[in-house]
Amino acid sequence: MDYEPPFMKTYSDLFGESEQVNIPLVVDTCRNNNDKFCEVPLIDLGKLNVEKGIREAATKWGFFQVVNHGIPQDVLESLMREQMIKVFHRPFATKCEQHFVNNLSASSSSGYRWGNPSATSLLQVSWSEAYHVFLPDLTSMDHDTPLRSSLKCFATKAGSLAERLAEILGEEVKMKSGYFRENCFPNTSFMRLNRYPVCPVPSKVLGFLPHSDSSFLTIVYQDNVGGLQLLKDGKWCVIKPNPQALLVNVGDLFQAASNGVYKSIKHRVLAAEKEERYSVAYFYSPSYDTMIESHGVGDSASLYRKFSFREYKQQSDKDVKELGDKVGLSRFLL
Ligand SMILES: O=C(O)CCC(=O)C(=O)O
Ligand SMILES: [Fe+2]
Repeated sequence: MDYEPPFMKTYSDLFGESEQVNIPLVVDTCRNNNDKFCEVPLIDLGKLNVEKGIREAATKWGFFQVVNHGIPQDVLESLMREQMIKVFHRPFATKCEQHFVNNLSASSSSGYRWGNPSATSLLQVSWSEAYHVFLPDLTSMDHDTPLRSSLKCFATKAGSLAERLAEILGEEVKMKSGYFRENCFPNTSFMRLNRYPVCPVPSKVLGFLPHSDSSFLTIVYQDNVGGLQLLKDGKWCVIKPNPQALLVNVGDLFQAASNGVYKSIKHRVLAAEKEERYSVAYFYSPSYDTMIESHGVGDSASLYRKFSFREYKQQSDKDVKELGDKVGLSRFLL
């Protein structure tokens, strides 16, 4: 298939080495085992008095699912379909040449990635490809295509949902009312379209390496294939796909702004075993100048020093480049 990135060819040397090395990935666990699914809290946003449940989930889990979330099911389904056909099932050469569905300037922060260009061991390989979309770039896409309209609709509705949830969470940790409305705008957030091609060696590599998100909140829609895992009490557990629900997770900025009350949890994705997998993530983020402050409440001192989102991004990008991984919030501890 001419749309497949050359994973096998590129990483074959690393497979050679792996025969001698026992790879310490726990990819064997939980793939099809119902008992190992974790019960991520499910919140019905159509009901009254949901605030307590949302705050508890963000505190104990860092992850929750929402139904009656306001994004029509046909928008989600059409986005998944368009993403497959119009974005990822284009020839590999076209995907590499064009930053997005029509050529974007090189200065744009949107872009295409597959695998990990610098991987020197199987532990560093992500068996996936992704488009990172900086939302202002949507306006330069071809007009009136179903893909553009599903992306725009998803982005707009995910933005309002994120703002609503963020205000509920922010109030509890004494953030200024209106903070999110004043700092997070439709053109400061990101989206990522992810595709996980079927992997011939799914127990040896991951689909997406363990990471936390740098956003305030992330909203994810995943198809029915499954494989997203979160780290809970030191163990990786699978989040069972629910086609009616959106997943919400706390990102690093909210962990800092809540002084560690809400948790930005590490998550990863198993490589796809039998069927390719798709997901779309919306990263609710502020403008680069926004200051993130962590206030201790009562006896507890502030955990993190004050920093701007620009500083956080620059530090993370630098660490990814130099160390292969984002160090994240621990750099900003007091
Ligand atoms: O594919 C998924 O379900 C999650 C992807 C993810 O964690 C991300 O894009 O940051
Ligand atoms: Fe993520």
